[in-house]
Amino acid sequence: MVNVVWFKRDLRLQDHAPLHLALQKRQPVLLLYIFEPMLLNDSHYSERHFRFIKESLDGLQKQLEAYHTQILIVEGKAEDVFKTIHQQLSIKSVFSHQETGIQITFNRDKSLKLLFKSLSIQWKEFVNNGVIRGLQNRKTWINSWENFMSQDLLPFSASQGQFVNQNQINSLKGQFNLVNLSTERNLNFQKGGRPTALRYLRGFLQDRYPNYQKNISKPLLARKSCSRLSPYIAWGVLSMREVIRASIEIEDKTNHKQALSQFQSRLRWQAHFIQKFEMEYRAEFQNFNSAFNVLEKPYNKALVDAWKKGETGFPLVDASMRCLIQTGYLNFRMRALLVSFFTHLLWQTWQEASSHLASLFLDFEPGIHYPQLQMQAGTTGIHTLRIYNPVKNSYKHDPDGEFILTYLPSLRAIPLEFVHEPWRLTAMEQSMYNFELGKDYPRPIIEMDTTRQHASDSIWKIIQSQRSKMEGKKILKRHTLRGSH
Ligand SMILES: Cc1cc2nc3c(=O)[nH]c(=O)nc-3n(C[C@H](O)[C@H](O)[C@H](O)COP(=O)(O)OP(=O)(O)OC[C@H]3O[C@@H](n4cnc5c(N)ncnc54)[C@H](O)[C@@H]3O)c2cc1C
Repeated sequence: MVNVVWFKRDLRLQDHAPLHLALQKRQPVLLLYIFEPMLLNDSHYSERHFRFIKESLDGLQKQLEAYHTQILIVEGKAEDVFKTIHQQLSIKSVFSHQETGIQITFNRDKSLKLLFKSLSIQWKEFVNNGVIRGLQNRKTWINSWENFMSQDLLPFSASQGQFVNQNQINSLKGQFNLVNLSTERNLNFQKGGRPTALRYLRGFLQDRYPNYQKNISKPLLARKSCSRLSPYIAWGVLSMREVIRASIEIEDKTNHKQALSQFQSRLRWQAHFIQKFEMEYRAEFQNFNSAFNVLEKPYNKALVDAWKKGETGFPLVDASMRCLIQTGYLNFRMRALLVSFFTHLLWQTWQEASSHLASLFLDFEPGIHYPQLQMQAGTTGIHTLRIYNPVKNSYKHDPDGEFILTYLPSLRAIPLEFVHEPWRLTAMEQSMYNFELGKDYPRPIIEMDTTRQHASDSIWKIIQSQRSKMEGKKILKRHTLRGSH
């Protein structure tokens, strides 16, 4: 009989409760990762995610060489994979982290639960980054989160004999579609794997964090001044506890307390948002606040396509989208701007934006993505409504146009004074700069002032409605933390 440790969004050996506990049992341990076709083909995911996962798994395989074992990495439906392993080796228990995922992973977990029950396999699921399953409200949540984060990191220590032996792994391999981990390195994207994750963590806490707060909203400078830890946290290459611990270690020595404390508050937001989604998983499809269901937003393919390609005619919006397409990363403010532009100024639904953005964010984390998407779209009814002005944000956060010109090189032909609003160029100026609006760069696809006013009027009407207030109260009751309101 064997125990299986099933890796999902927890691609590390250190501070890994399922692995740590499995190694304390008598049964040999089989390490498993499954590339599930339902996720390979899901619109939230794209090649960039699978490349990152493969890079991370490849690093784990190298770490495991010293223990003469390896992770069995297969492609297949999870139920079929477990059935086959059970037939071959007889599984006693499966150890894994709880997953706050999308509907299809939730459904997969329900089917697996039934399967494991029918095969008398125990499924031991562990709390992931302090997110608690089955909570009805958040009154005691912050205490449990703090308690979880203050516990010691779980070391990885094993001996060769604790793992299923290589012959058994080899014979299992014959039963599956194996996955080749070789990938073509794309230097535009952050690389998966523990050594790179630790480099980002050390680099941030040794050099980069002092300008965190100052540059967090600036699209170009944030790329250096923010931690850039998000993909490593989202895919579990680092545990949140490790990151928090590392940040606490420099608290006494730092001369930049404010910047460090701002960063630490973002670390707390991670589980805060995921917990919200864990309790409201319907938020993948439905408005948090049902009062907003009456909003009518007719689908407009031309507008949606222009936004997806970064061809709206608003330079900061287009540069943000193209940057995301090219690099998989965007700072918080520009993510919020993209969503606000789409849902308010283009007057399209957040549902229409969700999987496009998810497939582009290398750090896609359903539990942050959906609550943030809805917060920026204004469909929670409990947060301040922010309809970002793409032009004002452009002057404020990219005054020298460096970010815009990096991702929209065609605008390099015109003087800086027009880069934020190229539609202000007269026909004569266009010909003087050998630049044609509509050909070298799109004309604005909407009239901003009109659509802004329309969005603001329509949303405020709902915010002030009795139904929105009642729904808002219910949401607050379930999600307000002790000590906040
Ligand atoms: C529409 C939208 C979608 C988003 N989708 C994701 C997503 O899928 N995955 C994701 O990790 N972040 C998401 N964010 C939050 C945020 O933009 C990113 O976490 C951040 O920009 C990542 O960069 P960083 O690692 O340098 O962050 P830092 O500012 O250095 O923060 C460190 C860590 O704290 C957490 N964090 C930071 N900001 C937030 C936040 N606002 N909410 C929750 N946790 C936060 C992340 O784990 C991040 O890695 C989204 C924001 C918006 C507006």
